[in-house]
Amino acid sequence: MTDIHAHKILILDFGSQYTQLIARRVRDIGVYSEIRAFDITEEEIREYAPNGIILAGGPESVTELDSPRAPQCVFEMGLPVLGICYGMQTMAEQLGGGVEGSQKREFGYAQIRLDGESPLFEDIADHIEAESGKRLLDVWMSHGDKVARVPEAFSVIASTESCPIAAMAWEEKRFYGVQFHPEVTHTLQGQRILEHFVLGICQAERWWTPAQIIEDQVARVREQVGDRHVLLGLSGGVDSSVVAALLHKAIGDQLTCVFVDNGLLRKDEGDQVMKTFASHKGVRVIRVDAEEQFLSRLEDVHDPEAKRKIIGNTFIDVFDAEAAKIEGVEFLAQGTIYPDVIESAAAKTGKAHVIKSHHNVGGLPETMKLQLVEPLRELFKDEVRKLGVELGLPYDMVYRHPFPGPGLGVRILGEVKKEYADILREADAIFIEELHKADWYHKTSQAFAVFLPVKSVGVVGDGRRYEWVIALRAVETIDFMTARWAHLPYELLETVSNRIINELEGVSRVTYDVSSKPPATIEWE
Ligand SMILES: Nc1ncnc2c1ncn2[C@@H]1O[C@H](COP(=O)(O)OP(=O)(O)OP(=O)(O)O)[C@@H](O)[C@H]1O
Ligand SMILES: O=c1[nH]c(=O)c2[nH+]cn([C@@H]3O[C@H](COP(=O)(O)O)[C@@H](O)[C@H]3O)c2[nH]1
Ligand SMILES: NC(=O)CC[C@H](N)C(=O)O
Ligand SMILES: [Mg+2]
Repeated sequence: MTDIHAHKILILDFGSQYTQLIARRVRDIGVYSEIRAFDITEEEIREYAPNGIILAGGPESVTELDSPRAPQCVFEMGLPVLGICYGMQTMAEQLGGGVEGSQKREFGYAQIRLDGESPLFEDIADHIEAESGKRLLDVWMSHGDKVARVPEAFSVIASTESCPIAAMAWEEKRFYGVQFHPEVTHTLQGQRILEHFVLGICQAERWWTPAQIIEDQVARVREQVGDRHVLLGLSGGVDSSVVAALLHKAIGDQLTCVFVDNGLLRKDEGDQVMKTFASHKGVRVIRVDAEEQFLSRLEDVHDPEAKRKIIGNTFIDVFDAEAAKIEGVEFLAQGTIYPDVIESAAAKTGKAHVIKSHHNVGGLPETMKLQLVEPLRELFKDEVRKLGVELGLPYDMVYRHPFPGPGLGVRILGEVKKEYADILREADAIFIEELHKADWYHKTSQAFAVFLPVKSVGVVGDGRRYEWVIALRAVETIDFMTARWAHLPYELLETVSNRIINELEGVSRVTYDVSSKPPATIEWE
């Protein structure tokens, strides 16, 4: 019997925005999967040794001359192959079928009728068609081209009125193609279809669970690090916190964390980080109080990008100075996660899609000549969170909203002053507290207060008040690339507004931000 930890699926990327989603779905099934560019070599595939291959979707058209193809060896290795959308189209084309372009795009909901008894659709049905007794599935489509002729030996296993070849199969070879997208939740039975492919057809076994990932990573880190020492910048964010907990489990007190308090953190954040790690987990954390240093360098600086640069550089200076005080450190740990890896690879090869700019603390490894330890490199954010919970980190820490590296520095418009940061911290804490109370915190993806250095008149207790303005921002989003402002209940906004104005002397007015992204960004700066 082969080691089930070797069981994995290879996903070839043709530039679709859903490729990551396929990898996540496969991992949710409990089987490890990786995304590689479509022009991977045969040698690389053999080295990766997958149980099966998924050809993902893509924006291009196989009817065009230079459009991407799967390496022909994919169809000659005896491995099961599932082509999704573009993947199906290129499979059809490469194996001798035909693909047709069309002016009309089919986008959205469709109902496919299943033909025959393919294991891909075993025991799956959303409805039964009255006249024919055939099984129907609700699926989601997004294509212009379609397979017009299946390659010899293939049969059509699903169809719709507008797309007569909605799925095809060559059962003996275990080759499958689906025109719809099983990876999106709008395809109701999508996860089961992927399960049939991964578990049934590829015969991969489930093993990729949080506990297993931790066990494997602990072993890997121990092997890499031996009895040497590791340094970690701990921000209190999800990624570095999970790295801290994982490394602590792996190498105990060979780990030293440095937490930099830059004076731009949320209320009580520093104390919380120290409490969680120092007492609760027994992790060694050095807290550096650098508020003075950060705020003095930010004096008189108004431009958002200039502020970001100063904060980033100051961070590196402080971190560097602290690191120099710790003897015998040979490794620097980082909370790099899989989307960072995919996106920077995509940025390098120029092959794909949306690229999110990264806000990582650059430059540290080079200047300090440390080797990197990156135990989360293969994980998606939702997997990192599950790991955090499994490692015993508090749920509230693991599922909290993201917080930008420059912190309150980009939530105080224009010049940053301690006075402003102190007011903003209190206002933000009130907002977050009320969101929790009203059970709205986890229904929003990110929520925070913004300090507007504008004075406005108000009347409090018969007296005139001429003070600052606080804006509240709450958004719903999946990927933070686009976002919708959260439709918070008026009563909740009212409570928050009343509390902020009554409890904080420096504020005379509260507004709610009703801009979506795009065109507005999530942060105000
Ligand atoms: N205040 C801080 N003190 C110490 N290290 C920090 C601090 N802020 C950031 N870092 C380090 O820099 C890395 C990148 O920070 P950034 O906030 O941009 O990343 P992130 O992906 O949000 O990670 P995290 O969820 O850990 O915050 C963090 O993972 C952490 O190692
Ligand atoms: O670490 C960070 N450093 C930054 O400079 C930065 N700017 C924005 N963000 C976060 O990125 C997401 C998208 O934000 P925007 O719509 O404002 O670009 C949101 O989650 C923002 O909080 C940052 N994170
Ligand atoms: N989503 C896709 O993979 C689309 C494939 C191809 N570009 C089409 O329009 O048909
Ligand atoms: Mg962070």
